Amino acid sequence: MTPYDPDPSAPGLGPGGDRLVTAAADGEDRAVEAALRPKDLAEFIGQERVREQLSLVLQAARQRGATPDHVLLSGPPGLGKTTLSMIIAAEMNAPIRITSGPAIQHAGDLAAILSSLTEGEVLFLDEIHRMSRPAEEMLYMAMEDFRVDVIVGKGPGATAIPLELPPFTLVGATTRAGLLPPPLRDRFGFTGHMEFYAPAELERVLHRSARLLDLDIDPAGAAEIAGRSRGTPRIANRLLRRVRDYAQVKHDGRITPEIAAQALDVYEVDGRGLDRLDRAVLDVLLRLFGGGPVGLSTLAVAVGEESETVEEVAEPFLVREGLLARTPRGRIATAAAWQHLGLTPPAAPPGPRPPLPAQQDLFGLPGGPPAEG
Ligand SMILES: Nc1ncnc2c1ncn2[C@@H]1O[C@H](COP(=O)(O)OP(=O)(O)OP(=O)(O)O)[C@@H](O)[C@H]1O
Repeated sequence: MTPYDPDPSAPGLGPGGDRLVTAAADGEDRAVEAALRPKDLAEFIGQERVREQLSLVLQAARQRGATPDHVLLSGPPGLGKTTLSMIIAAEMNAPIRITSGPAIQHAGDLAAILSSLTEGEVLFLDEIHRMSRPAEEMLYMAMEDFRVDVIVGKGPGATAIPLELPPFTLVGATTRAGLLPPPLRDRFGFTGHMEFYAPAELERVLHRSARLLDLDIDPAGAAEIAGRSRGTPRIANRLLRRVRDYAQVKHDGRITPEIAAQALDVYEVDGRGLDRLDRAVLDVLLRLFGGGPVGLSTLAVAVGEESETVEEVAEPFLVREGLLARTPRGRIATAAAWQHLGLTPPAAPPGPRPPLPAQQDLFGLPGGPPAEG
């Protein structure tokens, strides 16, 4: 048996989407989020720098009676990019159209959206880095000249019919600003980089959400949930809902720090926001491999998961928390990882450190391990 026995029915577990601590939105999130979104910049918590810069951009546009410059919002999921795009529209008293890069596979899809925009409308394009190339090229001209060329017909007989567009504001959101081609990036007049939230900011998010959901929460109860929310309002709001269920079923509904901790222990989200998969990766790395270095695929096999799941789902947060390091020789646990799991690192042997085993020794393959991320 592997030390980590994946059980998809366990609460809070499941590679990727159905984890309680994933920053991606699930169906329940979407249903509740509409009610929890701040409606204007003053209500939007944290992200001081982006808020101040954006406020200037919007205020100046209002004073000029013009449409604001195109805005690019970059940062990890669940930090409030969609919320901010709606706030931009609300602050400009303009309608908003919401779509996403993967939904625009053909230039024609984009032409249809662009040609139906009204003057001043905000077009929110989530995951803009995932748009198809032809659509992206059409967007360049639309952003710069408020014009698109609609191609009619095929082959040598095809003609481009220019179509004037009303001025609009594109708000692009991306988790991977580095993947945007420079010509696209350069066409945004303002780029806001969203950062993870500090615990005190998440506490404010939680108090606000508790008020809107009519929940009774202690300041220390909010602090307990904030500490486990991985710097992400979406996760904070989701954990709040699970703690609410527990407080309601097992107690009188009031959220104290003890009740929050008990509830999140049931859902296997620990004091630092690690869930079962995160802890399994660390546990295997420490107990089985003495803290590493160990190759990604060996680690993944020992955990009983796909390499991609370990690399893309568990590792980013472990690296961010300073619990795991990715090195050319493999994954290494840090001193903080030993401490977090309450384990003692093996004592270093006296004298110079013996050379670490070559990667292929760990795999028994002459070619060595698959490429490390
Ligand atoms: N600054 C904030 N203050 C209060 N609530 C916030 C804030 N930022 C985000 N939230 C809440 O977090 C949830 C997720 O926010 P949002 O959908 O805007 O994130 P996102 O960055 O667009 O995520 P994705 O990239 O997955 O689309 C919403 O319910 C929103 O109300």
